Amino acid sequence: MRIDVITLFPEFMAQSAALGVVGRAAERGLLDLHGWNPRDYAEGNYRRVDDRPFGGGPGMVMLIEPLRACLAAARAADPAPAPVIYLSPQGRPLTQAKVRELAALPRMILLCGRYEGIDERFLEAEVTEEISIGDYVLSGGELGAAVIVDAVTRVQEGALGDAESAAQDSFEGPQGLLDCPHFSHPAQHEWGAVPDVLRSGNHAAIARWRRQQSLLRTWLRRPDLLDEAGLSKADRILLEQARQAPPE
Ligand SMILES: NC[C@H]1CCC[C@@H](CNc2ccc(C(N)=O)cn2)C1
Repeated sequence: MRIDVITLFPEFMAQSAALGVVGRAAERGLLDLHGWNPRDYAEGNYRRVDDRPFGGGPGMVMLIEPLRACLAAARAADPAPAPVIYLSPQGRPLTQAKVRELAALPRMILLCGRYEGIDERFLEAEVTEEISIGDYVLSGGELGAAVIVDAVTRVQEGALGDAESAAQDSFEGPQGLLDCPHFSHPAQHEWGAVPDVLRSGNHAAIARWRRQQSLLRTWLRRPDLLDEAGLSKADRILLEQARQAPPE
C-alpha cells in the first residue's frame, strides 16, 4: 500500500515508520511511504505556509496555496487514486474496522495540520474525510498519521511473520474481544505463578481458557464492545462460567 503524508515535519514520519513491524514491512515493499512538505511548495522569499487568522484571535492558520501545490505534487507522483484523510479532533473516531477498510485501499494521502488549523476552503475543496485518533488535542496531526500508518501496515497481508501473526489477536477491537492475559518465564515468581492450564500442553484447554479470559476481560472492562447477542452459545456458556467462578 502507498501512503503519502503531507506534513511540515516529514522527518518525524520517516522515523516513526522505520522501526519494528512497520519498518520491516516497508523494507519488504508492503508499505510505500512518502512525506511531502508544504514549505517546499510555498512561494516568496519567506516561503510562508501560515498567516494570521482573519477575525483575529491567537495563533496562525495554514494557507491554501502551499497545501494545494503540495497535494497536487503528491497526487501526480502515482496514478493510483487516493482519498485525502485529515487528522483532526473533529474527525470520526478511528476503529479497527476503519483500519481494515483503509488497509484495503491501494493508496491514501494523510494530511497533518499544525497551528490553529487549515484554511477551511482547502478542507472543503480537498479533504475526503476527517479521522480522529481520540478525544484530545495534539500539537499536530503527525502522531495521528503515524497511528494510521502503523495500524494499517500491520494488517497488510504478510506484514506479521508467523510468530507475530499468531500473537495478532484478531478479536481485538470493536469487532471482537479484548486480548487475553499473557505469561512467560519464570513459571513461579513472587508476584504469582503462571496458570497451570498454560503449562499443560493441552492446546484445546489452552485455547478455551484464552477465549474465556478474553470474554471475561471484555465483559469487565469494555462491556460496550461485548455484543452478547452476537456471542455464540459456546461463548455465552464460557462467559457465564467465568462470571460464576470464585475470584482466584
Ligand atoms: N484546533 C486544533 C487543531 C488544528 C488543526 C491541527 C490539529 C492537530 N492536532 C490534532 C490532530 C488530530 C487529533 C486527533 N484527536 O486525532 C488531535 N490533535 C489541531
